[in-house]
Amino acid sequence: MDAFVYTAQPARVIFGAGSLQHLEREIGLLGAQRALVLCTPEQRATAEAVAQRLGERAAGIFDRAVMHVPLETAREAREVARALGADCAVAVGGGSTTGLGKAIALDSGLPILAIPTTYAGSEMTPIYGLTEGGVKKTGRDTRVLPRTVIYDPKLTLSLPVGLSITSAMNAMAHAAEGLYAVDGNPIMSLMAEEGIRALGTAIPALHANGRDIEARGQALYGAWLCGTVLGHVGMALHHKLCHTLGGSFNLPHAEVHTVVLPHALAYNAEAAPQAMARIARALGAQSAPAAVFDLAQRHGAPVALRDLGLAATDLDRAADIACANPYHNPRPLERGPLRELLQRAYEGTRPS
Ligand SMILES: NC(=O)C1=CN([C@@H]2O[C@H](COP(=O)(O)OP(=O)(O)OC[C@H]3O[C@@H](n4cnc5c(N)ncnc54)[C@H](O)[C@@H]3O)[C@@H](O)[C@H]2O)C=CC1
Ligand SMILES: O=C(O)/C=C\C(=O)CC(=O)O
Repeated sequence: MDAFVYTAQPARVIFGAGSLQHLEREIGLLGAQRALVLCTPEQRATAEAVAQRLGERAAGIFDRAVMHVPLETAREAREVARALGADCAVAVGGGSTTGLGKAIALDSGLPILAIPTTYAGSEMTPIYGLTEGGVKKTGRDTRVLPRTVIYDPKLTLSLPVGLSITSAMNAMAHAAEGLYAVDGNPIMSLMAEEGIRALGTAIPALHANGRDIEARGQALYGAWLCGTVLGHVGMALHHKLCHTLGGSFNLPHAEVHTVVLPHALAYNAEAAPQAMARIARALGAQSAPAAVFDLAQRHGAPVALRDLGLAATDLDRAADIACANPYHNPRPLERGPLRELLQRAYEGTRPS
């Protein structure tokens, strides 16, 4: 076995249908008295239910979380937390809401309790993102890692089926790239393979019935494992391409991950055969790129960048941006093959 370094990221996890009932106890265990509840405008009702459960421990609700954490929103939320005398933040929602909590913690050190309602996995990572003047920057800082995470599948029953599937593919992408990470290790690879297996089981079941609580539990379990992988090891070509497409062309986060993943895997397939074998095994298939493509297409998820609003004329610029700053990838980054990858993703061609 190759030598490796593994630094575990601390997180307390409370998992299970109905586990939201433990919220007040968990706030107490954090040593906090007054929690600011964070949410998107769309999830205000969920945040109100959370605040009600907290009773006197609820300092207030800040309901303006949006995708990619604009700096102005982060500043506003920090000011509200300070003015209300909050000594912790409860982020109930997807990656956008968790991201807002992280922006508050980065500045103030306020502990975060995350209650994820999508499968993005941000609650398990020390990665934060902030957008200023239309440019998103990401960084790593252990201060932003949520201290406690409550995974309650009941809170995901309302997640629309389409978003459930693309969000699950977003999670799967973390695990897939974790399997060929430059700083990967056997523990993360175990989690990655099991995460992909759980999501591969959950996606067809959720497509059949979004109110299947067992499938919701499998999906959230997979999201936890895959988010943990993202938090522990470095990502590569796939995440770089998605950040380029999301950030520079304003394409929707989970959908972009869904479309790009099979093509990024096909690009890396020959350079990372063991990773491909584990992804394929987790999905009960022969070929990892084709299995990932089929999983998306069979369950109604988008498979072509053109259907997400990208113009054919944007492909050259996307290839240039993706090559601009070198980063680790199992196969060297070459503009020609990358441009071809983007063309296939644009058209939605099944990887052979
Ligand atoms: N820092 C990190 O480690 C990570 C950060 N992210 C970031 O997270 C953001 C994307 O997060 P996502 O979770 O994909 O989307 P999101 O948090 O923006 O949620 C998408 C929409 O779904 C709604 N929603 C969420 N859960 C729901 C539920 N259970 N029922 C009904 N509606 C629900 C939200 O209110 C929102 O309108 C991006 O900015 C991305 O960069 C994503 C993954 C990891
Ligand atoms: O961009 C961020 O906020 C940080 C990481 C991610 O979004 C990971 C991903 O691409 O899903």
